Amino acid sequence: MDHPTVRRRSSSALHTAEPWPITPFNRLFAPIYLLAVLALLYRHVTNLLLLLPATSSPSSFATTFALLIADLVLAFMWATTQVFRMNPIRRREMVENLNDVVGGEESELLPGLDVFICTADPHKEPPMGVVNTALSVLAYDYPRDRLAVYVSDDGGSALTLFAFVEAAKFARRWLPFCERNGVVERNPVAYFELANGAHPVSGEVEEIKNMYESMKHKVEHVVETGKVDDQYIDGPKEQEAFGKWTHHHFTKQNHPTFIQVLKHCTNNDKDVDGHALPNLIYVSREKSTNSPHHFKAGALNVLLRVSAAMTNQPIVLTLDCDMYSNDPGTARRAMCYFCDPNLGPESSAYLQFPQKYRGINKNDIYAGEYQRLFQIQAMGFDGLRGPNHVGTGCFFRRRAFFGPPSSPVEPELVELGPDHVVESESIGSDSVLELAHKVAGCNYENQTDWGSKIGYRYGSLVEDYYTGYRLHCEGWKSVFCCPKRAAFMGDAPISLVDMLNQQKRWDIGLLEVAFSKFSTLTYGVKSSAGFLMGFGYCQFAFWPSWSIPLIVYSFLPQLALLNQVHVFPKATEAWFWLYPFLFLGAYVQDMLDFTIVGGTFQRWWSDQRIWLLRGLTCHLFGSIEYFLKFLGIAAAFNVTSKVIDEEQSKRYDQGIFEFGVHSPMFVPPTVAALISLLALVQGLAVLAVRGGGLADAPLLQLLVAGFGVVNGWPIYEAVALRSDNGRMPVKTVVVSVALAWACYVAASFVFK
Ligand SMILES: O=c1ccn([C@@H]2O[C@H](COP(=O)(O)OP(=O)(O)O[C@H]3O[C@H](CO)[C@@H](O)[C@H](O)[C@H]3O)[C@@H](O)[C@H]2O)c(=O)[nH]1
Ligand SMILES: [Mn+2]
Repeated sequence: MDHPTVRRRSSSALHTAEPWPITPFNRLFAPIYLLAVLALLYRHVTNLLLLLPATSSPSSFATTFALLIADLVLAFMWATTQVFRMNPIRRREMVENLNDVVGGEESELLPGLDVFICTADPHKEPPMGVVNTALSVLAYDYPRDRLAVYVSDDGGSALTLFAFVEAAKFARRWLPFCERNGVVERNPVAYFELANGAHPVSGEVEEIKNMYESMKHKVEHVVETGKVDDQYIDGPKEQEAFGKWTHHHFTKQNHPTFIQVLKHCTNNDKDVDGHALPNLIYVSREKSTNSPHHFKAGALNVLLRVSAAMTNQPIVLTLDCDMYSNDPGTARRAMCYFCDPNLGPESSAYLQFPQKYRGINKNDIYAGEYQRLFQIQAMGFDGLRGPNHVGTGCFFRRRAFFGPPSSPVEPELVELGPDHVVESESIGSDSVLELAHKVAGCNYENQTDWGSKIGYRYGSLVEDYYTGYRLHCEGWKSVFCCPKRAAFMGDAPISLVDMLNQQKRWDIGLLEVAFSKFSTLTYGVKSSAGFLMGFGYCQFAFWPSWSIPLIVYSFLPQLALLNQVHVFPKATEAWFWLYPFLFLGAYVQDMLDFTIVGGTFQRWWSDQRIWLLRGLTCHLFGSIEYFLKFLGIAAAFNVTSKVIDEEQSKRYDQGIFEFGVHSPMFVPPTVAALISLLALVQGLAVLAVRGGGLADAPLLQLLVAGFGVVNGWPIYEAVALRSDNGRMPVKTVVVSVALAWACYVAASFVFK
């Protein structure tokens, strides 16, 4: 087992790493807690053995068995969590020292950067949002001749292309404007929001804002009407481009490759001040209903190849269409690692920034911040071999996509290799365009290593997690970079069902990894990533398994309580104390983790509530769907909507849960909430009538039911106390009441 070492200060002055102050406490607490876990499991096993004789009732055997399984899963998840607590670190970059290492601002030593932005559907991902993301990175503080932005449009939509044609024109003004005025918000919308409030609006700001508004108006009009009007088409070049959509039978699922060089740095594409602009290239890969396209992983692999043909820069930044740059200095910050002469290339295959979101409500009711995933666990992994990849806001060494650090895998065409040098003048040349079209074809990958040994890896709906994991298994390391000012900002779903569907997709993807031949449990722990990393990766791969203990604890103690059956030790028994210790130990430690990285108590509370909710919703449904998929019923990548509904958004800002339309996923938590309430009320009533004090009462069961009720509060409100459009739909309520009743009746037979 490789033991993590505490690195206090890296050898170079470009960055430092500090250990986490509470680590000694966490390391001490782990063995103590482990003893308690073992004691609990011991108790279950001995109880089970006592129940084996044929005379005992099958229901108590089943109850003990269910509790054993639930606690085994909890124990496994707890153990994987310890990986993240062993050696978390926090890094800091000294960007001001970068010039000393690589030379001045426009230094030849700064490596080139290819940025990839993915979009898939102009109706779920408004083109203006994609454009703003692109503008925010085009305007990076980085040598423009070493910056190229590639947009992958899996929607194959003229509407998105139109938005980019307009954006390319706007960029000629926007880039010099930002530079001249030292603008930090280089996403125009973010900038105008700030400019409106803060400073008196100058004439120049007014002017650029009008330009922006007119672009926005045109683009939104085009999106609304669904076609690019002739009045908007400017010149024969555009005519030809948009003509493609009418001439070929162009549909989202079936169309030829379409690549458009919108800005070409070394060509005559200059900004209004006469300076060259970065390259901007629109790519819509070939699609055919007859060949798999591997969703986002496929799109990114196409971009890896198309960009190899055109610019082939050594560093690649991947962004989702909604993740805009919030800090123009980020590219240079990233170079503090990539340009560090003391850090071998294998130590920084990729540099992951956390996902941060704007517009999250005060208490983050849907736990959309993912503090644990994007922050706590990332820092935990960072002290081992580096954070997992989360899909967006990540700088890669292009080389990392081409095999292990010590044994590169050559692509089928030399031109696609990470070391191949391309002439920047030739981007738009016939030969380059021909190659780019060829490698974007939908059958190009047949009989190649793409998706298996090269590029983003196929086989999981969470291509990000899977690819980062495979790179670690190959022996690469990664770096977590978490500056004070968020480097990127994106949109989090503000409707409950969107959020649950998003996570259901993740659940399916994670199970695809868990049960593949590269499973974290069998392959990961033995790979070059090392045991600790492999085991830590299990926490994600088996994420859906939280649903097992959460379902058991949401129903079993409550249903038993309704039948006056005790399933936990009484307050007079010594075993009783194990439960509060295990519960509080885990909860308090979790709360500490959460608040130390800057979360508030209320946000932590929401986070644990959503954790409970996930167990009864997406984890459950995701697992079912995964097994259906296993049987041959395909699961697709359903893109999360980034469109915002006014009324919904208002409720979200007030911290009110959004149910609104019936979803089967709302049923189990509603049933659980009803049963907990019933159990608590009945349990307290029995206690009051019988008297006799707490010593003999099913105290733990009452506490579990009470905990369910406290956490179920938003559900009771949505069922009974609200009248707005986001309340629980009548259909869901009726189905849930019927099911709760059925559970009650069934339990009274079982516990007889
Ligand atoms: O066939 C597809 C499907 C999706 N996308 C793009 O993939 C990105 C992520 O899709 P989204 O619907 O926003 O998914 P999220 O669940 O919000 O994204 C998280 O989870 C994904 C894996 O499921 C990762 O790819 C993302 O980076 C990560 O932010 C978006 O830019 C899409 O345009 C494609 O390019 N092609
Ligand atoms: Mn997203």
